Amino acid sequence: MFARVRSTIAGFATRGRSRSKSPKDTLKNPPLEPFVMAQAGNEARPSGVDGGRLVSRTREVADRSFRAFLETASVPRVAWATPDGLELAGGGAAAVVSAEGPDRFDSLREDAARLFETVDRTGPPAARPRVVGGIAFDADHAPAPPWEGFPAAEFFLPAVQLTRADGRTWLSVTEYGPDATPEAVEERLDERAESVADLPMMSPSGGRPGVAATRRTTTKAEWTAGVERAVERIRTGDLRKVVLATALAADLETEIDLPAVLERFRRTYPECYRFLVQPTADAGFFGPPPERLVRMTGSRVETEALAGSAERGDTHEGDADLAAGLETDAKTVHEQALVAEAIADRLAPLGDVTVGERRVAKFANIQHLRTPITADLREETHVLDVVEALHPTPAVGGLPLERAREVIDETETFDRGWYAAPVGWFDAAGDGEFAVGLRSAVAGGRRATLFAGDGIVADSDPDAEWAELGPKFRPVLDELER
Ligand SMILES: C=C(O[C@@H]1C=C(C(=O)O)C=C[C@H]1O)C(=O)O
Repeated sequence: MFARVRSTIAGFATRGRSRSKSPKDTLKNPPLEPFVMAQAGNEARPSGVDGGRLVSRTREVADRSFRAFLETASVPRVAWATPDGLELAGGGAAAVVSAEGPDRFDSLREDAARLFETVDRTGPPAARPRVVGGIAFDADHAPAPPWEGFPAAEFFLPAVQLTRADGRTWLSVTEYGPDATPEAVEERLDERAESVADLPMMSPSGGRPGVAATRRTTTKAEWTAGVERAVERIRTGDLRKVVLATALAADLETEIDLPAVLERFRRTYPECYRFLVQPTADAGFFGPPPERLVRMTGSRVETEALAGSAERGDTHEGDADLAAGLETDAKTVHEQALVAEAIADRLAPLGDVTVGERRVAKFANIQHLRTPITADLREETHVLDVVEALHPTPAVGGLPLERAREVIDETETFDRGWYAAPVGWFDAAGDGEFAVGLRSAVAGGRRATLFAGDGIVADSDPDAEWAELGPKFRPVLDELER
């Protein structure tokens, strides 16, 4: 069990280290220059919370380009945007909460409780302190290429953050530690406000890096064999559904500019989440996923069963035909119903569940079947409890979960890392919102690895399922290709 080791967020008071080299000094005035390699990795950021005060100061500012802000922010960098208009961009870390192993959720909750024990803040609820990050698909995930720098779970409390909501923009500066004082944080906020005022209001979204070469990690023959084996298992009875995924490695012609990619997603996928989690200068995980895992506000949980895919039509009629096909295709309806049922079952122990009406949800290049599901929780619950109960839903794992995991492990030829896993934020109240990390990639420098998967049920056809992967790579691939 590794959870304890990495998850004890030891705050800034790094015992046994000389003051001048402590992370606090490095972070006291995080530079607003483009991030530099020396800022990357654990050296330049606090690695724990073991007591201290969280002090956060916020002021309203004139709106600024989030791309420009992110370009100048130091790593770790995070960005989070929702279809209903909340946008966050953060640079540097006032604190890092991370965990590994089977107890990673317990460990995160304990550290979160410590981190948020004493909060001294100003500003509107939209700009309240939140930690932003994600969790790997598997609890035993260990960082290896292309996932260097991504532990099994990691969340950052941004040192400097821009928040946009309801047509207003706020700048926040946050410190965590035994020595954090309102005066020092105010002072830093003054400095930051000046640098942010110098940023442009809009910045052109920049060029795409260009793709020199791509490689599928799974050949068509391997895919076909994998799907056939899964279908066989489903027909012989110990498995009902499994989601099999593939990865696409791309060599880029020039270095990828992650803030520019996010800025373009803002225009191309406004109806999706848009996120970036970039622990180090080397690589970031990002994408515009359509799927909500959970939104929790007080005792209310909102989630959804999203599954079954069709492309968008070129004409209104063609599009409607494709949607009608989704709604009447027995295989797709069954596949999506399994997801809705399992989500409702997993929420039932936590509260009173309401399953809404199934509809077709349309996104820029794809449509899915979606059933909204809500729950009113009976007891005080942290959003991480709900994440733990739901992840992985059968939209990205399978049913029964343990069988599906075995099949995924036996079949997939790449490391899912943070793909298809929870990505989002939580706050001092235990509220939060998480998307499922789909339509996503991990990328840095001239390398990108994209991910896409499909739900396999008894009558799945390997060729049709292979074809369904294409549109799921598109959102990111379109931002890489010139
Ligand atoms: C697994 C992915 O998507 C999931 C699988 C779907 C399907 O099987 O049709 C549809 C939506 C998502 O729940 C992905 O985008 O990689």
